[in-house]
Amino acid sequence: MQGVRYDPDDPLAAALAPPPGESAEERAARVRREEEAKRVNDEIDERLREERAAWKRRRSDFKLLLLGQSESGKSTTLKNFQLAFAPKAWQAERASWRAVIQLNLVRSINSILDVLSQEMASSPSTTSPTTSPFMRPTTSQGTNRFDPSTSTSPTDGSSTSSDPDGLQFTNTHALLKLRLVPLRRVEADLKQLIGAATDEVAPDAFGAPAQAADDANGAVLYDGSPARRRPAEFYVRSNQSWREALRSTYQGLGGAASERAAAAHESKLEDATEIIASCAVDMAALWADPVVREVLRRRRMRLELAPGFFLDDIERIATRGYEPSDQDVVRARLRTLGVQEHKLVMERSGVSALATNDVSRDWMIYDVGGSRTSRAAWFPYFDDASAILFLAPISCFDELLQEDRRVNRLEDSFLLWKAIVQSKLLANCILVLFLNKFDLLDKKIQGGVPIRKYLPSFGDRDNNAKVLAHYLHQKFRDQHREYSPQPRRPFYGYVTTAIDTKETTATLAAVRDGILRHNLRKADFV
Ligand SMILES: Nc1nc2c(ncn2[C@@H]2O[C@H](COP(=O)(O)OP(=O)(O)OP(=O)(O)O)[C@@H](O)[C@H]2O)c(=O)[nH]1
Ligand SMILES: [Mg+2]
Repeated sequence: MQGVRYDPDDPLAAALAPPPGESAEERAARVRREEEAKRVNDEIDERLREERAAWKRRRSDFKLLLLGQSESGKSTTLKNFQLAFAPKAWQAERASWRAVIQLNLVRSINSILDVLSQEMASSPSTTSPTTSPFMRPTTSQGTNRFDPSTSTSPTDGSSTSSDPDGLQFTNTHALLKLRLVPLRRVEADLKQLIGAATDEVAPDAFGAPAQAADDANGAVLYDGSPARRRPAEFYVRSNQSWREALRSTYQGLGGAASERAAAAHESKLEDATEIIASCAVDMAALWADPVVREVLRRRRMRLELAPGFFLDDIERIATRGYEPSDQDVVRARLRTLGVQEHKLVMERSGVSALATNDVSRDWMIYDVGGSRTSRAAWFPYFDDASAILFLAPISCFDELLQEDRRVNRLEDSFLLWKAIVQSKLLANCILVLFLNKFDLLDKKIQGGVPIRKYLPSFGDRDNNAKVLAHYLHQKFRDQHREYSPQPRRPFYGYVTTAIDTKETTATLAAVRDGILRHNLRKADFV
């Protein structure tokens, strides 16, 4: 601003002052940047104002908030709601998940290639021409299946058995790396296609993990050391737009105005599908390769426990005519950013006999981003919520938060739950708790992870997933009893596996009926 005097002793003024000795062009560029930043800011403010106004307008609707830490299964539960109660709408949406599933798969492969390259670069090359048996086309079923019992051995007994510490890379690995290079572009294209209708947000926006820390047993997907840190995830900002964009491409619903854009989209999607299909055999070979498995084991990259894991399904997914199944869609991973509003219009088969009016038939469901930095965005939605479905992933009792490597994930869930049950704003909300990811918990404990080591209060109880689930259920329920401002508030707790759609449908029907029954009782009192 011209004419404004800056007091050099005032630190705020000094921070805001233009850089000394700024040229006319530099000044013009700075002003342009500032104007652009202001425009973006105003847009965000406007969007927040609109979101809040929409929330207020919906005062009379039934509003369900899905809460819980990141990767707890909120979006997966939302998909289950759609699948259970709005199956036609779900069918229409299913195809649009294909690109997300392809992206999940390609990202897993590219992250394997990254670590493979690093290892190969730092290892004295052993270019034995012996080709791996896994280079044969993997057309027969099951050749790329992961058998944990074989993954700990560097090879399947051939060249490296005499050298247990060394990794024997061969021409096969170099060749695989080379042949899979096109997947880099596919990843970029798919990201752009999925993100095209929205904004891609740099992972840094969520704050890099604060400190390296060791999870002690490697049960965490990747440990905390910078070299092994989990690759950044792909985020798209909010709402349906990406799905709408992809769906109209798949279904040719682009309309005249966007026909050309839709055609360009379609051809990019087809290119991506084509390249993925042509890389199927090499992807399967990479995933089945014993040396690669050993690299992953040493780096504690347990991809099979990570969200969006499709490496065991390459044969089925990496094809030209691939269409996602319901299972695929609930297993797909796309991180939520901000608060997403979904109107669930229960279709005939999904309507409960207890639903007496439109309000009980149409639910507004709010799916939120669960990472720590996203949580401030939850609060404006609290004052008018009808019910909260809180997800606590119990399989992560031995893991650390991605966004703060000093905090145990189960402890984070406990603290979050406590804050929610204590909240006066939520005193009249029905609380539903899902102790989720039971399947992963069972797998982990069967693999020998000692519960007591991470949860000393578990004591001498059996090292068993069911016992732990029961124990945690009691702990969460006790917190509700102890801290709830409304002692008689209903509380429903379930142990769930949200990727098991059949079981989850039954649970959600019970949840819905419990909520409706409670609402009917409340109406009787009035
Ligand atoms: N094995 C297993 N995977 C699950 C379960 N529930 C969810 N997942 C997977 O875990 C991943 C994360 O689930 P999301 O529903 O995206 O998690 P979220 O709570 O929405 O996470 P944010 O959007 O980051 O807040 C997805 O790939 C799901 O398929 C479960 O019970 N078992
Ligand atoms: Mg989500």
